Amino acid sequence: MVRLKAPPKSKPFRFTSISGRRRIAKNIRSKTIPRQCGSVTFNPSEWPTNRPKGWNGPKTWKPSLDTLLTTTEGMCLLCGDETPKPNSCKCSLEAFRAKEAQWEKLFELKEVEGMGVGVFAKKRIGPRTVIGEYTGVLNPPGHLYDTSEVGYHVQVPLGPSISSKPCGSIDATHEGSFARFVNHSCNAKARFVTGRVGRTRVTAIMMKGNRAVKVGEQLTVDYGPWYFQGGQYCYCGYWRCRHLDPDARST
Ligand SMILES: C[S@@+](CC[C@H](N)C(=O)[O-])C[C@H]1O[C@@H](n2cnc3c(N)ncnc32)[C@H](O)[C@@H]1O
Repeated sequence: MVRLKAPPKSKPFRFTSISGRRRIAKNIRSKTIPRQCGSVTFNPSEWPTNRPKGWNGPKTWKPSLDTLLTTTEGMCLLCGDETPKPNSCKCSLEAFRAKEAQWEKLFELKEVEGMGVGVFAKKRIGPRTVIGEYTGVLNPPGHLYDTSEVGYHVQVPLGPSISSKPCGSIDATHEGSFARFVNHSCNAKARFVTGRVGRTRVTAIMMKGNRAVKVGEQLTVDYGPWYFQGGQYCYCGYWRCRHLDPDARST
């Protein structure tokens, strides 16, 4: 018979305190202190001088957040507009981000045994709720990440088409929003989405259509099949966990 360890325990965590920041540094093992950032940032000097293969944006290649992330495709994460040519959607990114800046009304950060810091609901979060934008530094296609660091990067399509190659990646290792603390579960209730707000592409975490998170419950996403391939194990506690630590079960 297979018996699983008790699900990980959690204790309150204060994001803003100095000691809390030290604890984050310890948890992510990269010895860096993540900075809170409310938008995607960008260092043009890190980008290739030639257009990336498959680029479908402006002919004159001059990387800027505007040319890389302008799109009219996908669902608006503020008003829910999903029409293919959403000329009518006038939603503003500033309004979306101002709403998000209030995240602490709905969520809190707590330490979870074996996972570092996690995001917990203070109020019930219903199906299809947009949890928060995934922010950090936008890196070019093919950017090599240090595999000894914990993975905080999420792929994002570049150019006007949402299904286009190439993809860049948003890296939240050193700076990011609270969404960077959302842990993985093999039975996650939320997922990563690529949408837009007005005409700007936004990568975010959103509740799945039929699932809700109860007060006090941890919010999780599925990191995908490859995340735990590098020798890390998953401590989500789900009975059908796909990346179980062999030591976490006894016979
Ligand atoms: C995007 S970060 C999530 C926030 C992280 N817990 C922290 O404290 O900064 C991903 C890292 O969190 C930890 N993690 C997330 N989900 C986990 C899980 N189900 N089991 C074990 N570790 C997990 C791993 O160290 C992973 O590399």
